[in-house]
Amino acid sequence: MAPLIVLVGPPGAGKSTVGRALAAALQRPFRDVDDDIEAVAGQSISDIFTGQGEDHFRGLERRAVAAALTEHDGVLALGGGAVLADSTRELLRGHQVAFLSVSMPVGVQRTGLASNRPLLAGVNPRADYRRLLQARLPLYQEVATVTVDTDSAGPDELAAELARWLASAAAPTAAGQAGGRVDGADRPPVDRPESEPSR
Ligand SMILES: Nc1ncnc2c1ncn2[C@@H]1O[C@H](COP(=O)(O)OP(=O)(O)O)[C@@H](O)[C@H]1O
Ligand SMILES: O=C(O)C1=C[C@@H](OP(=O)(O)O)[C@@H](O)[C@H](O)C1
Ligand SMILES: [Mg+2]
Repeated sequence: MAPLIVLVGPPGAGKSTVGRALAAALQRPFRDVDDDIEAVAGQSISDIFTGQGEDHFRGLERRAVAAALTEHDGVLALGGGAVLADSTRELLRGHQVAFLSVSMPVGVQRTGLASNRPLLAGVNPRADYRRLLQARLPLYQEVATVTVDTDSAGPDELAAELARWLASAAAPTAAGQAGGRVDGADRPPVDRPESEPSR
């Protein structure tokens, strides 16, 4: 079993929101690795960070991603920092991975009021967010088979564009009909048999 598509990107890019909308549009199940981690730990993400620290959280996250990649066959949203792990980026090879990109101002605005993102709870969220984007951008790009700019479209519109892109990736003759924000040209979409994970 493997997800239909995995969503990666910074906090506030809309992985959880667009992922849920995409799953509904496709009539497939939705799973969010952050929810899995909270269920396994019996604690909120903030409490894990506060009580046991980020390293402990990242260990839970690596295991939760690895499990979800073999257990789920719908739309899978990862947490924004999941791609920091070499092992996770390796596991993502051969999967259909959408990088939901967002600019610093929009990302800060969308995450501004959230209490469940301890990494952005400091006194200077703009500087923290900029640093996070700079450090992670190459990692998102490394795993992505398609990139979607989320700054100026709503979740339903983005979900519809991704659904069209998935359909065109499955039927290459329809390629190019996904929409202006979707850029899948830089990476082969699905068939990378040499890196197909064992399932
Ligand atoms: N495309 C979008 N346009 C406007 N608001 C959005 C968009 N995507 C997400 N949001 C809002 O931004 C916030 C963060 O979204 P979320 O899905 O939790 O992001 P992520 O899971 O990537 O951290 C939520 O309040 C959500 O409603
Ligand atoms: O970027 C990160 O390191 C994190 C992002 C969060 O998920 P979202 O990207 O869904 O907000 C959550 O996993 C945790 O707070 C750490
Ligand atoms: Mg999320």
